[in-house]
Amino acid sequence: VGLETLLQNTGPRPFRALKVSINTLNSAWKRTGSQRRSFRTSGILSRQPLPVTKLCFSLFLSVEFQLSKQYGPVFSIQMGPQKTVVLTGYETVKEALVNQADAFADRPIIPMFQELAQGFGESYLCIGNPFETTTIMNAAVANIIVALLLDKRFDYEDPTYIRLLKLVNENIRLAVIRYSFLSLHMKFSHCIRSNQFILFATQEEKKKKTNAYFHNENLKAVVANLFGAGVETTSTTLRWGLLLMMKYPEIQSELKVQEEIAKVVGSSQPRIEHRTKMPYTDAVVHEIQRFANIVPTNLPHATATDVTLNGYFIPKGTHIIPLLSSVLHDESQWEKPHKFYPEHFLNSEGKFVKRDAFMPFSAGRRACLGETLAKTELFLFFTSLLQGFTFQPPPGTSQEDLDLTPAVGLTTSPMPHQLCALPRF
Ligand code: HEM
Repeated sequence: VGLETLLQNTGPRPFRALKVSINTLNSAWKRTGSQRRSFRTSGILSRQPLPVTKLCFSLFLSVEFQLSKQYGPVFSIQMGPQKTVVLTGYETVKEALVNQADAFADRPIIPMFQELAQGFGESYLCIGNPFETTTIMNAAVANIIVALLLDKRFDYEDPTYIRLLKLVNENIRLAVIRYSFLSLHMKFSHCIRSNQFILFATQEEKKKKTNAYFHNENLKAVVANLFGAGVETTSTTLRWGLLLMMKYPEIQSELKVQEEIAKVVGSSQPRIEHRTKMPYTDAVVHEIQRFANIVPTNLPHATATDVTLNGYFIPKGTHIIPLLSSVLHDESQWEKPHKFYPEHFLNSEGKFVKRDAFMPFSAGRRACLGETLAKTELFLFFTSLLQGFTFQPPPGTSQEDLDLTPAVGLTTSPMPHQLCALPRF
């Protein structure tokens, strides 16, 4: 069975793969009894660490609130042999990432992430139905990174480009399902031409400076990181946006987002300066990010020093998961945490309001490097798309049929779906 089939299938397959991972991890859990005991009795955290089965379900099937209700906002878990501390809720995550930013700023060494940063996995190439948005959205968003790095754009039909995009997308989705599928075949080098940054880096490489920052290995890692971090995240958010507009046509409609676009932008090209004059659209884009919650577990952190959080002593080097889903759906922060409700970001006069618990990019020293770029892209793409088209479910599918359950992965994308784009003019 191709990986494509595995990933595109909306049925129980991802869960079967997850179960395999859980079984593997549970075996590791059983094997590490001695370490578990030492962690439990070390007095680091008074609560008993949860076994890995609960971890998988709590992290990926969003029941972490139940765990935090039972164990409090700071609890420890065993990830195979690794002891890990999970932080939940806006107050606790802010206390760690913002108020004690330096102490929680390290990244743990995780072999999977190290390998992912070095190259891309093999995959199957197949261009899907034109109404399935993954490929086209990835192509559009990735061209922004391509323009930044290479000072050029790829044609959407270019086979090299399509292959690169599929590999980036697939690797991210596979990361938590089954790492062992991955192998390192694809190298960036052959599609890199030159621009200032790459030219400078390659010149430095030629000088063979010892301890130089700009050398080929680092260059490849930077390029890989920008693609890995900057494409799938933004395009998945946009795909959620179009799905939500189909689900809630009254929000998309000519009385709401499209009306504001018509009023402020008209038929001209949307620009970022329009955003401050478009509070409703701005609120909708923010709410799409909050609701879509696309990096629910955040990236892993590690403590850079010994630190005390909420009265718990956490030693240097402990793996930390500051759970973003628990912040974006924190019941003490949001009026309707589990509903799509753009009014979260509007005051009674219809003006846009920032919300402290809006943390899709995380916070503190390790917060997303691409936040400003991503926000700009999201606004411009979303506005341009709704300016030109109205999005509707395919004939035979009703609004009620549209499934907002997220698919399993390191980032939470919508379940595969199709859409109709009706030109507005
Ligand atoms: C909707 C779009 C995006 C979302 C939701 C998002 C979210 C995140 C999150 C949650 C993290 C982890 C922060 C932490 O560990 O505390 C992160 C890290 C990162 N993001 Fe983004 N991101 C997005 C787009 C981008 C873009 C467009 C780029 C670059 C072009 C980018 C580059 C990075 C990099 C390089 C890191 C690692 C930062 C570090 O380790 O210090 N991201 N992002």
